[in-house]
Amino acid sequence: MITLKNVVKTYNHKNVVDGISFTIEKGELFGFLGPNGAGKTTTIKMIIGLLEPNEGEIWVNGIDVLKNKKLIYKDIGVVFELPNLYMRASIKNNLKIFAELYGLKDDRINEVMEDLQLCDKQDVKVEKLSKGWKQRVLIGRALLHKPKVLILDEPTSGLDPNTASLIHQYIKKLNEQGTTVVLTTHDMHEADELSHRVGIMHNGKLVAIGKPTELKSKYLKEEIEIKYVDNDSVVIKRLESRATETEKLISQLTSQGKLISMNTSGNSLAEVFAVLTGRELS
Ligand SMILES: Nc1ncnc2c1ncn2[C@@H]1O[C@H](COP(=O)(O)OP(=O)(O)OP(=O)(O)O)[C@@H](O)[C@H]1O
Repeated sequence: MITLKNVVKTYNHKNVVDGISFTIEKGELFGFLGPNGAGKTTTIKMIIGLLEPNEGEIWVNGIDVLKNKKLIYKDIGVVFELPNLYMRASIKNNLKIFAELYGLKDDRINEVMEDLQLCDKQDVKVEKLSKGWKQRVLIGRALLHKPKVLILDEPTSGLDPNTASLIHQYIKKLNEQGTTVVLTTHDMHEADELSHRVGIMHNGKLVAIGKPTELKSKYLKEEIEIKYVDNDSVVIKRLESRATETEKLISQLTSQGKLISMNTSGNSLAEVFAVLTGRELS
């Protein structure tokens, strides 16, 4: 559905996207994970033809984006982080302006407003809405023409947990109904929870790509941190989870009443990122 081959984007002699190649399959929910400045937004902008790469090829739905960017717009819906809505117009009118561009009827506007729970405030001016409501209007607008691919740049950044969860559920539902979804995020929980596969970006490079579970089992050793009392002092040890020695020690400490706590690690994408780059994902 989307293929990048050796794509490079250079700003001020620096490759901010540095020769990345990958394919996103039809029907996938793909998460682009990486810290600020990793190159995620630049990559997305090249996929939708907003920026031209210095090198490489990009194909969307069999179309060469560099040669035919206009042809891809009917297939793609995009939601960027910065809201570019008509602030003085109502929710409904914002959707109407776009619906008219695509030659769509009011029925479709109502359908989208219902799906995204926007009906209650449909006549309220966008400038009066919270960030979460604005984000839902943006998603609704991107979906009016029923695109085959929905691309979202940091869809829940800065939103409260309830709105973030509503948007997550909606993204999942949409994907289950057949829409290919690509999202960028620096939130590893979001990437882990939503994505079938993730691509991890760091300094313009794609440092890993795969299913979250595959990446965790490839790069992480499951460890357990135990805290226990030994000769009146507290000891903290990190041990390999499934090792026989570890199990023996835990059962010994438990029977002696010395074990204070146990915490497993080795199961988050943030740890995969740290192993791959030697940095925290912040
Ligand atoms: N127009 C531009 N001119 C110069 N440098 C740019 C430009 N746009 C982006 N960059 C640089 O390219 C790098 C990648 O930026 P990009 O926005 O793609 O990162 P990102 O992973 O999406 O991070 P964020 O979540 O902060 O947007 C950054 O170092 C950024 O400063």
